[in-house]
Amino acid sequence: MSQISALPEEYATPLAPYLPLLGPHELPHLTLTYATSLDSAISLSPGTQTHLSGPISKAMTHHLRSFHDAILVGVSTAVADDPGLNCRIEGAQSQPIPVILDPSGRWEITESARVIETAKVGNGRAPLIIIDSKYLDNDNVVQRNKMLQKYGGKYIGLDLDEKGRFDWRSILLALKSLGVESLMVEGGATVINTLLGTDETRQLIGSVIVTFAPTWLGQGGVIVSPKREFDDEGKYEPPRLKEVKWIPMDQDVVLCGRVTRK
Ligand SMILES: NC(=O)C1=CN([C@@H]2O[C@H](COP(=O)(O)OP(=O)(O)OC[C@H]3O[C@@H](n4cnc5c(N)ncnc54)[C@H](O)[C@@H]3O)[C@@H](O)[C@H]2O)C=CC1
Ligand SMILES: Nc1nc(O)c(N)c(N[C@@H]2O[C@H](COP(=O)(O)O)[C@@H](O)[C@H]2O)n1
Repeated sequence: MSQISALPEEYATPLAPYLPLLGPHELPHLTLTYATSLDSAISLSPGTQTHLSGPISKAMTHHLRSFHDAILVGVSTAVADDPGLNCRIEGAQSQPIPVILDPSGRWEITESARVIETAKVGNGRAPLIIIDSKYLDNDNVVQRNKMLQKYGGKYIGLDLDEKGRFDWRSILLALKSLGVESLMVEGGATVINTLLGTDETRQLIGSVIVTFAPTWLGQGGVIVSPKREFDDEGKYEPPRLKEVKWIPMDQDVVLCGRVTRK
């Protein structure tokens, strides 16, 4: 995996107010960050990885990774991208822990997964994989857990809520109990849409940092667009960012903001 140059000061300075504040806090600081096309697509189709960020906004993502204790993605991203989820800036002082939401143990992670390869050579950390507690005793999961533990990773069991999902607060509390004070949520769309889907979950977001790439991916792409949450009177109040800043990064533009509270 090639190294990435440090983010130049002219871009790092305006980004600084959106970085996690030093804790401890009740819950880890959650940064929601991803790269999107102009038609709100984060990849061309489910199961494919699409490079949207240019060199500077990519360096920005790695700069963010260097300020977070952990990076979270959904299992479909792990399967589609086989991501490294490490910080590849030369001389990085610390590495974030990859966290994967994999309720049914779908990811058949092996020693040759990129997250494990990076952990083996000390350029990254082995993942924490969050699974429905009922699968913790499954033979395949037990075997994979042994392999993960060799490199410092493991499966964590959590119970699903009535919608068949992990509750975001429980995810944050579980990570906090393992010493995680800051979490970057990178995607994919299902993860982002559920996090943005209700006022309650939006309250958990400390900052939003989105890279806009100057392209349209067209119909059939994987789209960020949360479900509307209607109030008791059937009204929908679209969530909006405050403290907004747009930072041009070569051909891309990076939007920073915080979610407004009702
Ligand atoms: N451009 C960008 O910045 C990024 C693009 N991607 C792209 O996104 C695509 C994948 O996105 P999606 O298909 O939407 O999948 P996803 O990566 O969001 O994973 C979805 C799966 O994660 C699990 N999951 C998500 N939220 C959960 C919750 N709260 N509780 C329990 N389980 C949960 C479920 O098993 C769900 O089916 C890939 O093509 C990937 O390349 C992914 C990350 C960033
Ligand atoms: N910031 C950003 N820009 C893009 O163009 C992307 N495709 C992504 N994808 C996310 O980054 C992960 C890949 O990480 P590694 O380079 O393998 O460490 C991928 O899984 C998505 O979470 N992000």
